[in-house]
Amino acid sequence: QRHKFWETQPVGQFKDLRDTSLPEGPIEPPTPLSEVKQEPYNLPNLYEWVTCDMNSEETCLEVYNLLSNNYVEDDENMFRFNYSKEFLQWALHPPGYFKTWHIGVRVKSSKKLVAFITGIPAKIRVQNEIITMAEVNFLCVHKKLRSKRLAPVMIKEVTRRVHLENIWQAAYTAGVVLPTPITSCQYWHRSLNPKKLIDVGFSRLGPRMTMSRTMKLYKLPDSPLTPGFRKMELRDVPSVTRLLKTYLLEFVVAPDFDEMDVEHWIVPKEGVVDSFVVESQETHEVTDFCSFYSLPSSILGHPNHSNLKAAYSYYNVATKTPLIQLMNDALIVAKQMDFDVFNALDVMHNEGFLKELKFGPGDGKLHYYLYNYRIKSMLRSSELGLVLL
Ligand SMILES: CCCCCCCCCCCCCC(=O)CSCCNC(=O)CCNC(=O)[C@H](O)C(C)(C)COP(=O)(O)OP(=O)(O)OC[C@H]1O[C@@H](n2cnc3c(N)ncnc32)[C@H](O)[C@@H]1OP(=O)(O)O
Ligand SMILES: CCOC(=O)c1cnc2ccc(OC)cc2c1SCCC#N
Repeated sequence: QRHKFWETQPVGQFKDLRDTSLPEGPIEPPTPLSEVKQEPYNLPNLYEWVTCDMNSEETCLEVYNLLSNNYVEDDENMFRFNYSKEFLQWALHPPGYFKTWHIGVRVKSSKKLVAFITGIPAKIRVQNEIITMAEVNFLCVHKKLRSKRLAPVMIKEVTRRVHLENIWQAAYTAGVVLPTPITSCQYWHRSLNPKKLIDVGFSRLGPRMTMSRTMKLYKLPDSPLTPGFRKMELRDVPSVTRLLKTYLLEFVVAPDFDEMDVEHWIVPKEGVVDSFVVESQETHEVTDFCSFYSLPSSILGHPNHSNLKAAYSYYNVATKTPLIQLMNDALIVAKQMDFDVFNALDVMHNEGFLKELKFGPGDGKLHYYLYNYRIKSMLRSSELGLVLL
């Protein structure tokens, strides 16, 4: 199909897919900073750019409300992501973040926030190259302003502001197919509260299954089974960083985390991200860890359920405990914390536990993209070591 905007961008183009003569790496060279457009792109007359200070309670609430009412819905409009304010502040304030990359659009007259897009800096390794990229996320245009070609302007503006920081690549995901995915991942779901998932219409009773038989099928122990399994603490950052850095080297595309990154992204933050380590009872070394983040969704138009509590598998490294056993303990603590569902993508080594731990495949796909960086051929999802929020 015609991608009038994306055909103008330095991304893998569908027409180039078979052309193996094209070199791997940046598609366009950097522009001299003096030649980067200094002023923001033009918006339609009624609108103005605003930089959103997510540390301002008031602005963070405006962003929360825009996303809560206008962000991503599944194809059947059963759910809409409902990122919390605390989650948004966590997601947008990693080490080295730029306030100017948190971009809003307001109506000049009413000052109403009607669009948003963000970037955060991240060191991403692609094969053997470590590149500082922008991770672009939370692109949202108010439902009333859709199909007016606002998104390309938002994308060009965040690109311009990233260029001003001398960064020339980006990573992003989407549920839609655009030119051109580096890989396409499958969502998998593990019911923790099957009765609620059936009530809302996400799951259905299996053939010859009763509700009580279904609840028994998904029942989990009351507490983790692995000896030495405990919440991660600040003092675990050095050992978890060592485990994670080594593990992520196995993948073709993965973040290059240092201890500051691990402190920000993995140390537990209540209601946002949870992580657990396995500490050997004899040597007291940390041999494994698992983590998941909390991303609730609004349940749309249901008479007696309004909120879905969903946990999303984040980074997990098993060196002594079997990965299946480690992830089963993650399910057990997620159920203890009253999550309704535990979601995971088929990235990294996740395929090794999904079926055995009673995950079911979702019907949505998540496509991963790189901006201004060509890779020879698409990756298998198990070659991907990057989880974007
Ligand atoms: C070096 C640094 C580089 C930094 C930048 C890197 C790139 C970052 C890229 C962004 C990464 C974001 C990642 C992220 O946030 C995670 S994916 C979540 C995106 N957000 C949502 O789905 C929320 C609900 N939907 C909306 O708000 C609107 O539908 C949006 C705003 C999505 C599109 O607004 P609209 O009113 O429905 O549409 P028009 O304005 O008329 O524009 C139509 C054009 O937009 C293209 N489009 C549609 N959805 C897209 C999507 N999800 N990514 C990229 N492009 C998307 C579409 O293909 C078409 O272009 P084409 O004609 O060429 O096909
Ligand atoms: C019960 C299983 O589905 C979800 O958890 C869920 C929740 N909210 C969403 C909001 C928007 C949405 O748009 C694609 C999907 C969901 C999904 S399924 C894909 C995410 C995962 N795993």
